[in-house]
Amino acid sequence: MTQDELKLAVAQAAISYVVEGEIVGVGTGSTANFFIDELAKIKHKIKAAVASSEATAARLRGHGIEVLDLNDVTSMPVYIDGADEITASGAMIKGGGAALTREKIVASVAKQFICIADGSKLVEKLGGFPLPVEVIPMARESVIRALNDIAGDARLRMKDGQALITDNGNVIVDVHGLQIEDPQELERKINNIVGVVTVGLFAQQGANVCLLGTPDGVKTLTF
Ligand SMILES: O=C[C@H](O)[C@H](O)[C@H](O)COP(=O)(O)O
Repeated sequence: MTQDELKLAVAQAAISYVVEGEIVGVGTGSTANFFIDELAKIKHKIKAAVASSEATAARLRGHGIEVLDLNDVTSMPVYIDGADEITASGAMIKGGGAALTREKIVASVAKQFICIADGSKLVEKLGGFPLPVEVIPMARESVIRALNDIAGDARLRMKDGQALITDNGNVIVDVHGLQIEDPQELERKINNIVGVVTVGLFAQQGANVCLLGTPDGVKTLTF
């Protein structure tokens, strides 16, 4: 099975977690895109969606799904999104697509985080994937120095020869070469650096369920 087939399989499996007549939180990335396309097939059954990025909002609207401002939402049973890495206890690295801040915000309002990922994302220890950190632009260099002190090898994310700018107008610093022993502790430490908006560690609030795509079928991990 190709990676795309595994992503499609978990996206299809995630549809059973969508609650009829309710609002669904929708993540960002290639796996989330498969989910959006599946959600479109049952769009008459949901009230609306909340998007974790401009790209996701555009894809949802392209399918004729109403996208609500999070400020107008008081209840959201599920948030469904991919991950760059996930552990057997549900801690994740996210933000490979630079959407980590809105993802964490939308996820924090939802009752349940349903992670959809192909089997390659399951790791013993987080950190093989560079850890994204969203940073206020004027604090870029001071945050890079602080991250180098805490963890090491922090690099500004570039796109087309320029610093990548997020949907929130900030930059992303990726911390390379980590082997994260205590994800919750590192999340707290990085959150405490002045100028950091969000760290892409989802450990204090990890996933509740992970639908993992494997050649033997979709495995459901619950945390
Ligand atoms: O910012 C992007 C998100 O955290 C994505 O959910 C994550 O990067 C996984 O993306 P993909 O499904 O494309 O591997």
